Amino acid sequence: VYLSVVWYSGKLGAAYYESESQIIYFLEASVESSPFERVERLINELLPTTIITSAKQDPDFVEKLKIFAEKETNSGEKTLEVEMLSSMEFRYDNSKRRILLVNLLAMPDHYTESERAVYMSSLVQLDNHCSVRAAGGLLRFLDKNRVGVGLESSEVQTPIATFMNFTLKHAMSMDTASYDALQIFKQLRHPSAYKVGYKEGISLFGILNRTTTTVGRRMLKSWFFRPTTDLKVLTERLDAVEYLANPRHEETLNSVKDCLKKVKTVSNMFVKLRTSKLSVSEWVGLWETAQNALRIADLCRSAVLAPEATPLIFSDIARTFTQDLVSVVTVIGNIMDIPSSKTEGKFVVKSGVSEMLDDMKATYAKLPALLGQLATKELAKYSDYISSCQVVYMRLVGYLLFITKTDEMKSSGNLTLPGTEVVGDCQDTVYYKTPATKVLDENYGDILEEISDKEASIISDLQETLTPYTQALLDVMRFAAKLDCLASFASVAKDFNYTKPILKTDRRICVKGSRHPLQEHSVSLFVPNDVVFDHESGIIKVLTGPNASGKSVYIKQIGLIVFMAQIGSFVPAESAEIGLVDKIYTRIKSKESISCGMSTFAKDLGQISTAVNGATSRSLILIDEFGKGTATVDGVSLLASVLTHWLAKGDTSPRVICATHFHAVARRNLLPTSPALRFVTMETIPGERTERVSLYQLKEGISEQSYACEIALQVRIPPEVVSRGKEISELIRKNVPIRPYNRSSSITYQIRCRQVAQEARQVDLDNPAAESDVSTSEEIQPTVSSDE
Ligand SMILES: Nc1ncnc2c1ncn2[C@@H]1O[C@H](COP(=O)(O)OP(=O)(O)OP(=O)(O)O)[C@@H](O)[C@H]1O
Repeated sequence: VYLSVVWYSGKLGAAYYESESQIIYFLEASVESSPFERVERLINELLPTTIITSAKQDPDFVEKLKIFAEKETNSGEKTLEVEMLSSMEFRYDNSKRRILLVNLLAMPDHYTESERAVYMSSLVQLDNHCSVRAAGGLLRFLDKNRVGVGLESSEVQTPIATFMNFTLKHAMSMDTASYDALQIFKQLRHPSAYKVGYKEGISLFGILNRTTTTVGRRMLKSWFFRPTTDLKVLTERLDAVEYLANPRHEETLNSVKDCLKKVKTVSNMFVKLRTSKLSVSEWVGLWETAQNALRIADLCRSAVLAPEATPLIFSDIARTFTQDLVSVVTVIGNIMDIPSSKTEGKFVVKSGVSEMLDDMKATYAKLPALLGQLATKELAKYSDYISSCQVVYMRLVGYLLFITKTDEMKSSGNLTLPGTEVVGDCQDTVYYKTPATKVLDENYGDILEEISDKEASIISDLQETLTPYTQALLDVMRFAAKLDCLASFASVAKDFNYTKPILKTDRRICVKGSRHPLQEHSVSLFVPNDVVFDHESGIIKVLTGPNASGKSVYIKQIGLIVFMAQIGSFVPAESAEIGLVDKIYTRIKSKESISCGMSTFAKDLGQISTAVNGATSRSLILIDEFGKGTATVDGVSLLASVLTHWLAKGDTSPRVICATHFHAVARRNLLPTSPALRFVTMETIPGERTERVSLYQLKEGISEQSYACEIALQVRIPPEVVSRGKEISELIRKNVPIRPYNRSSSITYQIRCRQVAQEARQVDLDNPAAESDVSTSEEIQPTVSSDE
């Protein structure tokens, strides 16, 4: 993605080029007193590799862009560059002219200048001055750098499929750290030594991605990068998923998936159609894509005819996949012999397409026999000089008599045959032009060359015939990608028993029986929990609970469910009502970056600061453990004051859930009493053998203990260390002075205790005679078991 941004007279203009789809997107111009937040959103959302701007921009603006470019991703890389172009390139007149001169792949070739202008103005709002200027600079950059152009001639321009408008209005924003914390994506280096690149690890994308086409996968990724608050878009997606996931439509879903498997990415072929030849696999791919698109269209049409309501995409496909695709299938199918092309690995023209070509091919087919007969005659003619020969055909040279040198020829060096001409002498072999081969040259000429010339001209005509169908095929790509994503969501929803969320514009979130979409696959029995944010159940929640009781999992599952709903997927729950969220902020521990030069605590604070400054009444804030990286009192105080800040907002406070081990926040009345504030905890019960059992069940209340000592024992911290910890903890709670620990006497005492225990265990009470043996035992086992 190449993003061009300009800021003139308080208006931000932006345009970006996506090299995969080859589309230039225009941002709706917006009045921005300070454009930085919006530019940051653009960068977060589009993840551009390059930002292009004018060299004469406001120095503050340029400075800010450079700061953004300096930011590292979580993996510690800098992936963004800032490119400055002369301000001339961003002048409105120049930019407009440049836009009007673009050769769009979908635009018919024969258009006159005025027709082009009309066509272009239907795609681009030319009065959107700022974005037109941004696009002008972008086009200059693309052409200068020949983005997306291979080794073709220097006149080939950057391929541009079309122009489209783009808006950030409905975008739900979430920063990279939150994507990371919620495990939306997880790129792992490919485990196979023979494969380069990355594969998706355990992540939400990994779970929800069942797409079968490359375009589908790309679109799904873009949905993941651009969760939305647009109810219309989401309802359309959810309705389609509901339809496809319905067991009654299983056959439709399976047929759609089967057809999609044969849909190839044909958008890259459009440039080739104009400039060079397609490979056989590309031809076959094009034909199969059009054919399967037609099958999908048939499926959609029959579904639309049924009395039941069908998803919008079905009627869109039924309307868009028209006669043009039939023409593509017929035109290719009439000319290309697809089965032979597949087996021969080259474009084979069907017989009957050109009489001349068929004749040439028939002649060529007869040639081996003819050459054999001629060789016999030539051998008879030159039998005094040679003992064997062949007549061969060489491209560009023609027909030749080919012999292996006789011993005499080798010793004398005389290669002459009467009436012939030596055209090649190569170690043991000699090639001659004889009168008979000359006759062959005249009669049959360079037949193979002629055949391939004729085929090339047929293929080139075919390519030209197909060019007008570019738009139809681009539409296939767009709708197939969307259908693929929806079918993918439907399959996952069916398999994992997801439910359709009801989306609303108020602040209420009420999810019954919610589950964590990733964690539920890694435990044998996942305990579902409700998530409720409303006036009765509270808008700001403080979650306490022992260690490992499921707090982090619960917090993340809230974020994930909202995220899933806002990309149009079903959610793992019994029922879900979700008031749309404009931003998700998280303060959940994620990957540390050593190169960022900030302390962990400063980073924690940074995340909280973004939430405090940016959250609106429609935002969702997920905090897991804030303030642990500093002195407890300061941590508790900061946490309490941040929560109080949001509580003070009343009806405009964001929805917040905060897990903490600072029980003091709850117990010491550090927070104001408010109906919006609720304390929740994870239920644990005392177990029979171990000291407690986590039920992972959310309930109202405050946790009394952290059970840190039990976990310490489970992870094999020596029992004496843990028991001393317990002792100090108790003394601090009771505000009693702590006595120093007499280490040496304590250790001697413990060794003695162990010795006694050991001896006692060996006493055989049924056999008093053995008693004396025990007392002589010198060996003392140093291990300690819990029942000691
Ligand atoms: N709802 C659940 N059902 C079943 N198992 C769960 C559930 N929630 C959590 N678990 C299990 O408990 C483990 C610990 O959960 P989690 O990390 O959320 O605890 P925590 O309370 O945040 O702990 P800590 O306070 O130490 O960070 C998980 O890895 C998972 O195996």
